Amino acid sequence: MTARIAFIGGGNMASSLIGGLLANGANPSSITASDPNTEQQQNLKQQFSVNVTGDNNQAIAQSDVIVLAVKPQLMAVVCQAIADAGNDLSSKLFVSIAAGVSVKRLKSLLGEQVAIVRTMPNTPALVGRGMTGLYAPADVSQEQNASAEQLMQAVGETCWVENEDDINHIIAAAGSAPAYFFLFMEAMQQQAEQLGFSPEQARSLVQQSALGSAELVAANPDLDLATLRANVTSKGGTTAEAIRVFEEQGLRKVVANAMDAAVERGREMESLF
Ligand SMILES: NC(=O)C1=CN([C@@H]2O[C@H](COP(=O)(O)OP(=O)(O)OC[C@H]3O[C@@H](n4cnc5c(N)ncnc54)[C@H](OP(=O)(O)O)[C@@H]3O)[C@@H](O)[C@H]2O)C=CC1
Ligand SMILES: O=C(O)[C@@H]1CCC=N1
Repeated sequence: MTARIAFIGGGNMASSLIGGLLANGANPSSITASDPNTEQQQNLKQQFSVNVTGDNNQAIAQSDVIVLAVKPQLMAVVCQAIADAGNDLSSKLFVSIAAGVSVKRLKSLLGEQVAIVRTMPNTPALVGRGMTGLYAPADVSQEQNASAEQLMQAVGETCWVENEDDINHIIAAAGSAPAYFFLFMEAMQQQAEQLGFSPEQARSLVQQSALGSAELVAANPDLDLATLRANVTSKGGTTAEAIRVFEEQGLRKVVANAMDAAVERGREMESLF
């Protein structure tokens, strides 16, 4: 039997996962999204034809796998209300996608016996190109681990980590990463417009270059990234000049500092939420 999945919180990341699951052949009737915002419920219903509700406990009662997809700062109040409802959670698998909320914290809210896999997906899940890190404490069964992995593999690739703190490293390298690429593309689009292209032309130039580059990387697993870069960089040519500016102005250090800041914020959130 296919698992029935509830999303507690139907925002950006839940929508990306739902869209990816449906594109991968999931039946919309097996998915319930719970969100207090009726407009958001209507959007989800219209876009995906999944079941929608504003009642988290109803969504949980009719599902086997519960994806906790609210903002980290709301997780405590949402989980406490789930626990207080007194429903039997022993047969459910909880999959948290929240940054900055530890398994220990979730168990203290939901109950020590509740099975929880902590994950960190990213929004390209919507187009089946997600990257998800997963961490499971020792009390989660192999079967439950496999269910969580199957859920995330339906929308992209997965990477298990053995230590929970490594989820913060996954955030830096994958969960937050789409935003880094979008920022870089945004900056390129802006400059392409300065060079005289229309916004549409500028977007198309940048978009196709990014897409083509990512596909080249994926198609050449044996070539390291430095070699792919060298293949573009003719000696004494234009790329060499652009790369010189990136290197001289400290791009690598900026990237390292930004990723470290994401890790630190993930850890800090764990002490706050
Ligand atoms: N966005 C991303 O790229 C990623 C996000 N995540 C994690 O996913 C989680 C959600 O993030 P994101 O989707 O961006 O956030 P969103 O704000 O887009 O989604 C959260 C949704 O939860 C709804 N909500 C608020 N209160 C409740 C409640 N009591 N019960 C059920 N739903 C509620 C919100 O409604 P309303 O807006 O009306 O408050 C909103 O629609 C976070 O924990 C984040 O760390 C993980 C990986 C990547
Ligand atoms: O910005 C955040 O906190 C979440 C987690 C990773 C991506 N978005």
